[in-house]
Amino acid sequence: MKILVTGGAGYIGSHMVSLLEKSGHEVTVMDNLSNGHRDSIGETPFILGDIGDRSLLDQVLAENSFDAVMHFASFIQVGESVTSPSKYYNNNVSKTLVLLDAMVNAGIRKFIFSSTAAIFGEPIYSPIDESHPKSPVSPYGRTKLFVEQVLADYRQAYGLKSVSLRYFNAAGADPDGKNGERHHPETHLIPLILKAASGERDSITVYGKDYETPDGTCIRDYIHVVDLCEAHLLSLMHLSSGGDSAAYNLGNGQGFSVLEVIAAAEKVTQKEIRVKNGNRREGDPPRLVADSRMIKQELGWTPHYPEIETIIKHAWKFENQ
Ligand SMILES: NC(=O)c1ccc[n+]([C@@H]2O[C@H](COP(=O)([O-])OP(=O)(O)OC[C@H]3O[C@@H](n4cnc5c(N)ncnc54)[C@H](O)[C@@H]3O)[C@@H](O)[C@H]2O)c1
Ligand SMILES: O=c1ccn([C@@H]2O[C@H](COP(=O)(O)OP(=O)(O)O[C@H]3O[C@H](CO)[C@H](O)[C@H](O)[C@H]3O)[C@@H](O)[C@H]2O)c(=O)[nH]1
Repeated sequence: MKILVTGGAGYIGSHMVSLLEKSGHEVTVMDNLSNGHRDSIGETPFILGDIGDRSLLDQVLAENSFDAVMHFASFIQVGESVTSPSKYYNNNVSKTLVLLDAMVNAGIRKFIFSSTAAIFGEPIYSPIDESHPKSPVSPYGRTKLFVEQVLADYRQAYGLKSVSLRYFNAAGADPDGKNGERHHPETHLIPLILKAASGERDSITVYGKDYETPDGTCIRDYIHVVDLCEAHLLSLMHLSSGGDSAAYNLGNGQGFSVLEVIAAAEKVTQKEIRVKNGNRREGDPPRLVADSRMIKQELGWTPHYPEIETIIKHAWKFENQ
């Protein structure tokens, strides 16, 4: 199939490009490089452009007969979305609408969307399944929930079918160490811990040790980036074989506290990691763990790298490139 990957120069998008190409698909990336890296996608056809640019989109969609769009392009920092909501509503909502309208206009009816655990807000129960109430507590989470709702309306009115994948904590790297996570600034726990292990940073700060969890630190469900990409591939197959719109939670169903992740990283790297205690970060729920049984049952998704040590090992390999 011919796939347009928006945000394909970013962390998850670039791993997706590589998996799509390995699986025999033809890929074009559109990215404005606001956060991505041109060198993470090698020779893949690349369009430097913004998904909010309707005339560019019309031209690109007219020149290529894409079968589907995978949409990774967005801003991703929960904290920043609280202080700069306009930036998030513009980029993640308004520009996604431009993309969807251009697709409808061009007759493309398959869409795979990067959603997030942040659409659920403070969990009422754990693990979180698809029917858990959706009550985001950040503008970032609201942008993603809004797009999911738009997708339901576009399915109804225009026949545009979509799969929304609600990632919990994406982590890890290409097992061969050639590609990995390069956010600037980096805010995610595992790459920050590994930078403390390598000496690039002096220490890791734990954001809060007074949560109602066994060791007082936040619990998250870390999912390997390649397993996330596999779920996208299965979603693509689902839509191309006539499947209807769907939304799935994606995680390993196992939670690790911040201190447990640091301990696992010390084991993997064989380095002592300096830990500082910091205040809670605003908007961090104490525990986010996914119930991913639905995507396993319906699409046959099976994670290849569920262990936290493997996830950290692959990220460490990339860190040492
Ligand atoms: N990283 C995570 O743990 C996580 C968790 C849940 C959901 N997600 C979602 O997954 C997707 C990818 O996340 P990531 O970690 O790879 O982020 P990333 O920042 O590495 O990648 C996003 C890419 O989109 C591009 N981009 C942003 N706005 C654009 C625009 N208007 N036009 C064109 N390109 C644009 C950026 O340049 C970047 O290359 C995002 O939609 C994010 O919300 C990520
Ligand atoms: O220096 C740090 C960085 C993070 N943490 C803690 O580590 C955990 C994981 O934090 P990340 O920033 O790595 O990930 P988040 O859980 O905050 O965010 C992820 O999940 C969100 C959904 O809840 C969004 O989708 C977001 O894009 C995605 O990165 C949190 O408890 C956080 O407080 C620290 O203690 N110190």
